[in-house]
Amino acid sequence: MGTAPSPAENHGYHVVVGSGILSELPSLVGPRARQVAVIHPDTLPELARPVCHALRAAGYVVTSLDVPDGERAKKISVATRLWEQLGAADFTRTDAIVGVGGGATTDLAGFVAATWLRGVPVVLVPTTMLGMVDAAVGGKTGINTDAGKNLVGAFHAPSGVLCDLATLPSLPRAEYVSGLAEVIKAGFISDPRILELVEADPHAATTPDGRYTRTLIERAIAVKASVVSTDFRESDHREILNYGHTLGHAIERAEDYTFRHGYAVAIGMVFAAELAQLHHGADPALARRTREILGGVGLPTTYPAAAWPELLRTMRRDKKARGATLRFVLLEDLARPARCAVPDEAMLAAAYQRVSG
Ligand SMILES: NC(=O)c1ccc[n+]([C@@H]2O[C@H](COP(=O)([O-])OP(=O)(O)OC[C@H]3O[C@@H](n4cnc5c(N)ncnc54)[C@H](O)[C@@H]3O)[C@@H](O)[C@H]2O)c1
Ligand SMILES: O=C(O)C(=O)C[C@@H](O)[C@H](O)[C@H](O)COP(=O)(O)O
Ligand SMILES: [Zn+2]
Repeated sequence: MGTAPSPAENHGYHVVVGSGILSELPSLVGPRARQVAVIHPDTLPELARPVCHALRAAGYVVTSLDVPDGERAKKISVATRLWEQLGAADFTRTDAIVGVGGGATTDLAGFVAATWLRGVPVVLVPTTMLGMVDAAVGGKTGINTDAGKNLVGAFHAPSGVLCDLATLPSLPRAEYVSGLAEVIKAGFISDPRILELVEADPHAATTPDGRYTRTLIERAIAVKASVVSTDFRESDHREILNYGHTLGHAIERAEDYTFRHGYAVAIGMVFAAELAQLHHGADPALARRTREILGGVGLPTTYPAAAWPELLRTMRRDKKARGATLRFVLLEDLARPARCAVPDEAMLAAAYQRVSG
């Protein structure tokens, strides 16, 4: 793995990828800020400390704000507490938030940045595979509600994203693999070379010191950046990034947000591949390849049959639904995503049967 940072333009901000690159952080925060609030999970002080140190050394007044780990942070009660802390610190529009952690933490930090004073700058420092390749890039921020995943949020682009690959070795393997689901998603919707690199050595793909780790991360970021730069607010084309998420989010809600996002998206991609066959006769090889590549890196591909009625009810609140009609991202072929209305409940149930079977 190389050590030099490689900046890539994305919607007017830099996404810097490299190893041991924390010294780049102050330049992403910029000279306007006097105060910086570093939002991080209470379980990861060893990742937050060097971030705070680098910012203090650059002259910022730093407040370290810890939040519950993972998905438990994506709650209105946590956002409320952070708003109170920013108020107590007289945090102004020129001050900046830095979010350090996985996608759950960066989604929350981004949401608080989007809403405090109607928007303050935010720089994201993702420390999971999933955060680097997806969550920290693109400006979708949000929290969960009892009704569903990410149902409250805002579009708010970060001022910069710093992906320090040196943070990845401490990530538990299951979390690393969860991030691979979004990498593989990018492969199916846009960049089949990603699929070939994973298939070339599935085991190597599951470790941060794998031969193609950096390439996979950079290619997945490139897919995301390219889509987001044409449709930041998800008016149309951006929906393709939701491949596998319609069922995936419903599974996360059914599991009370204790099921890894990437695992749920993996099952959702199998469902989408089966639905594509039933809906417009997509090649069955697509579903086969989906199961094989996901299974090959250790991602789940099935979910219990009994869950269907509740999953269907939850999917009706998906952001892509329009009135009573569910809409899905389905592949016409590899790297040819289409956005499809599927009003036929029997077809949806038949596709799910193949997932639960
Ligand atoms: N905004 C977006 O565009 C977008 C895109 C994809 C996913 N997401 C969201 O991202 C979230 C999932 O993100 P995630 O998979 O990163 O999960 P996560 O944030 O819950 O992190 C997973 C676990 O890894 C731990 N962790 C993080 N970095 C670590 C490190 N370097 N070493 C050891 N442990 C570490 C965390 O503390 C946590 O326990 C979901 O809420 C999902 O909805 C958002
Ligand atoms: O950036 C996007 O757009 C995505 O859909 C990326 C997804 O991987 C991500 O999980 C996102 O948070 C889902 O957004 P939502 O709008 O369906 O809540
Ligand atoms: Zn996702």
